[in-house]
Amino acid sequence: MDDPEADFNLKVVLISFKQCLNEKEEVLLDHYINSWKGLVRFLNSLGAVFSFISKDVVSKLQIMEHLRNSPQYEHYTSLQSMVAYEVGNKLVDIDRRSRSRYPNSGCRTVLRLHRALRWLQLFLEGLRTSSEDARTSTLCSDAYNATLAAYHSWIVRQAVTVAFCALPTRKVFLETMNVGSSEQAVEMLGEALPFIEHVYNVSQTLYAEHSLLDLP
Ligand SMILES: CCCCCCCC/C=C\CCCCCCCC(=O)N[C@@H](COP(=O)(O)O)[C@H](O)/C=C/CCCCCCCCCCCCC
Repeated sequence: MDDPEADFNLKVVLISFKQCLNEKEEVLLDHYINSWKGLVRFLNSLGAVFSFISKDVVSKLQIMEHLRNSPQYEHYTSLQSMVAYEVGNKLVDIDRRSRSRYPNSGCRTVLRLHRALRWLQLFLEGLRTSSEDARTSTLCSDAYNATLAAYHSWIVRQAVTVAFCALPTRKVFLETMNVGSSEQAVEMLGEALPFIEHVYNVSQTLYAEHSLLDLP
C-alpha cells in the first residue's frame, strides 16, 4: 500500500513553487496556497512550540481560499489578476488610517506570506551554505532579522526568539527534510531554491510597481 508520508518531503514542497509561475510569469494562487500548505506541514512537524506561527499562516491561507471560493473567484486566479481587481476597485487599505475597511484583502494577506517567503529563502540558503557546526537558531534569526522582524511587534519578536531556541541541529534539520543524507539535502536545496527566488522576485516586482509593499 502507498504510504503518503514516505512521498512527502521538502523537495516536493520546494519544487512545487516551480508550478506557481505560468509561461506568462503570472503567480498562480492555487499553487501558491498549496505550496504554503506543504510548508505548514513541515512547520507542524517541528513541534508545538511553532504552533502560534503555523496558526497565523493557516489563517492567512484560509483568507485566500475564501477569496478563491467567492463569487469573485476568477479575479483571484493569479497574483496579477488579484492586484488588478483589488487595486482597480479600491478594495485595499493603502494607509493606516483606512486600515479597518479591508483587513482581509488578498493584497495585504499575500504580502505577509510574500515577506515570509523571503525569510524562508534566506534561511534555507543559510542552511545550504553554512558549515556543519552552524547553529540553526542563528541562521534562522539572522534571516528573520533581515526580513520579517521589521514588521513584527516586540511581543511577536520575543516569542519568535524563544521558538528559535527549540530548533533542531543543522544535521537533524537537513535529515528532517526526508530527502536522504544531509549532503543530499544540501544538493536538493541548491536545485529547489531558485524556484522560490523566482516566485519571490516576480511578486516583489508586481507589488513594487503598484506601491503595495507597505500595506498596513
Ligand atoms: C525541515 C525544513 C523545514 C523548513 C520549512 C519551514 C517551514 C516554514 C513555514 C512557515 C514559515 C513562517 C511563516 C511566517 C508567516 C508570518 C506572517 C506574518 O508576518 N504575520 C504577522 C503579521 O500578520 P498581520 O497581523 O499583519 O495579519 C503576525 O503578526 C505574526 C504572527 C506570529 C508569527 C510570526 C513568526 C514568523 C517567524 C518566521 C520564522 C519561522 C521559524 C520556523 C522554523 C523553521
